[in-house]
Amino acid sequence: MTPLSGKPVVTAAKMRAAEEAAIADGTSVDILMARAGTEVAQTIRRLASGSEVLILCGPGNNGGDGYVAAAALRAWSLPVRVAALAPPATDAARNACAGWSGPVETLAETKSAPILVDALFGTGLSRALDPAIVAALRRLNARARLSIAVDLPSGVDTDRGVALGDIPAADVTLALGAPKPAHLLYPAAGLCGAIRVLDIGVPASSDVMVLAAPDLPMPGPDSHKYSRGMVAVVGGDMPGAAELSAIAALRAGAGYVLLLAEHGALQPHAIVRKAFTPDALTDKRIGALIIGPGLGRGDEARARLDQALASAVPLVIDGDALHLLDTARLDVVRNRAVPVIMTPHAGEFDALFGKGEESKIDRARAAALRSGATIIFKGADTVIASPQGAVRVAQSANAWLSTAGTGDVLAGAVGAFLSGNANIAFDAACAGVWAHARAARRLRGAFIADDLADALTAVRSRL
Ligand SMILES: NC(=O)C1=CN([C@@H]2O[C@H](COP(=O)(O)OP(=O)(O)OC[C@H]3O[C@@H](n4cnc5c(N)ncnc54)[C@H](OP(=O)(O)O)[C@@H]3O)[C@@H](O)[C@H]2O)[C@@H](O)CC1
Ligand SMILES: [K+]
Repeated sequence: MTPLSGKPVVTAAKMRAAEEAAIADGTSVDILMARAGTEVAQTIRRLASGSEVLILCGPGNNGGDGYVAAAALRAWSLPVRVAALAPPATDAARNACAGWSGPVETLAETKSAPILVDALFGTGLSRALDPAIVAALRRLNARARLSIAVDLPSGVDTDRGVALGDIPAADVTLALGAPKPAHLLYPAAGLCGAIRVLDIGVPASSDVMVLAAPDLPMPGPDSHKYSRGMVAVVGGDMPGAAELSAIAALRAGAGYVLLLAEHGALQPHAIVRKAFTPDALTDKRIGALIIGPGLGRGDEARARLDQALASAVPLVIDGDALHLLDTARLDVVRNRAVPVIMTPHAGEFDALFGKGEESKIDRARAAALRSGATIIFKGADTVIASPQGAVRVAQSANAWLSTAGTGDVLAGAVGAFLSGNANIAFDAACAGVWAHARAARRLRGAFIADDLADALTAVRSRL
């Protein structure tokens, strides 16, 4: 039972393919189900501490896992009951059901228990749940002290991360073999509770992974301010936002931060301030240019964006600059010789790339391909996609991040990592998102964006 960080994120089809490969290698589906059900039972045993367990079994192999777990708990002399929605419909589930020697109640009539285990549907869910099933789940879930979902809470769409029905949230979800998109993408992720991955001996791989701690070089005795990375931030109508990015870039480890703005505060003194001129962008020492936070959306802002796009500097495009990116400018982004990282939230993403029914992972990947830029599609489930098809999904960090200025801080952190090594824009984007989330986790209560920027210093020391 392991946490998600660094794990491959596997779609239903990929998981099925991995299962089939394991079967082709000689491990039968019954053996896989025996492993999955036994792992599930061991976890239930730990969590239930002797309380009565009710396992709800569906017709497919998710239900099969439920029967195996029930038989194991019974063999350990623990109190367990089984209620089924329908008879098992696969050979493996039938065999598993045959291994359960107790009575099988009906879902509609079963009584609640302190520990509820949902093994109704997993990756095979193909349509919305019947309202009667939802009602039964809600009734039993409300009366349970702890509800545990096997693989996925029944009713969530594995790949898109949406709920097909008004299903209740689990307290714990035991992801079998690998996390699936629904374990990370909202709203489904919000219905999973705490997620643990159970190893069932089915190796799964994917170019989509859960974001893990980055491995970044620390400054050494021969480091100097430019070797650590020089970040320039283009200011505009709202000086505070660009300042936040500049402070965040410094605190994330940039050696030199230049704020190209006409107005603003005098603190901190570590930020070098100059008025914006197109010439300033020709400084070859600049490793990353951040444009967008507080830029404004008028003619001057548009001109600054065009100058930034025309420059030879790696770019982080955020906030207002994303609003100014029309189709022609997106083409300029795609044709740039040096990298671009874009940081849209959902509204900015829809405006730039259009709305879509596909998963956030697929949409981010398509946007990266379209723009040739690394895309940081922000949210509680931030998705980072490279134009080459690599994707990382960040786990939700802290709901208090939903406050003004936290996006400016992210842009600053990403800029700092990009300035250190622009050859690896995707890694810089991942490092920035990771550090930003880590800083947010360190903070308590209604923190403000300034606190978040300051917290990056401590995060950086531990990278
Ligand atoms: N991957 C691995 O290595 C391993 C995976 N394992 C486990 O297998 C699980 C996947 O099993 P699975 O493919 O049998 O699908 P599952 O989720 O049980 O449901 C399919 C059944 O539900 C039905 N059905 C669907 N939607 C419905 C609805 N809304 N309302 C009503 N019915 C609905 C559907 O019927 P149909 O759509 O054909 O009408 C079919 O009968 C996976 O999550 C994991 O737990 C382990 O056992 C072993 C190793
Ligand atoms: K389930």
